[in-house]
Amino acid sequence: MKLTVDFAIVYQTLVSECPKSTISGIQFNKDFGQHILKNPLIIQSIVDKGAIRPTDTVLEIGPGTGNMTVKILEQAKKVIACEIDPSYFPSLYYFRNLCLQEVPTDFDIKTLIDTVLNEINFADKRARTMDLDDFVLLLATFNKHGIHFA
Ligand SMILES: C[S@@+](CC[C@H](N)C(=O)[O-])C[C@H]1O[C@@H](n2cnc3c(N)ncnc32)[C@H](O)[C@@H]1O
Repeated sequence: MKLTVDFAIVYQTLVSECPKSTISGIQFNKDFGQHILKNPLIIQSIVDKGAIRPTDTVLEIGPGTGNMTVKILEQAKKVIACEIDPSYFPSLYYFRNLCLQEVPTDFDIKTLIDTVLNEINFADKRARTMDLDDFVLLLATFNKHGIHFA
């Protein structure tokens, strides 16, 4: 079963906060371990070692300017890249055409699941089986809170 969390109710688009003029002059922040791979052959060899399949969704931590992200995208179905430093967002958006979404710093999956279970009074229930009505109610409540199962 696949679980996806929909940030639609809590994220905001960052595009308006990413003027194109801020692309140039990025300073490397050593606190975030920043350096950028420039040699395309090295980038390609790293990506190839991942043996990515066309059906894969890849989680990339720290895309920086997105130079590796676009290479991963050539092989994967989808890339979800998490970048902590906003100074890279303009590059990711304007140069790489990537869609930006903000994950709220206070996002907490455990609290969200507790909220769902408490809302329908399932928090204290323990069962090996569940009747169809309860199952549909549970799924619908997860969906309402932006958590989807497929
Ligand atoms: C060494 S750079 C690699 C950049 C790019 N992937 C490349 O190969 O050229 C590390 C990247 O990870 C980001 N980073 C560091 N800590 C992070 C964190 N906790 N979450 C997300 N990104 C992070 C940095 O801002 C930086 O963009």
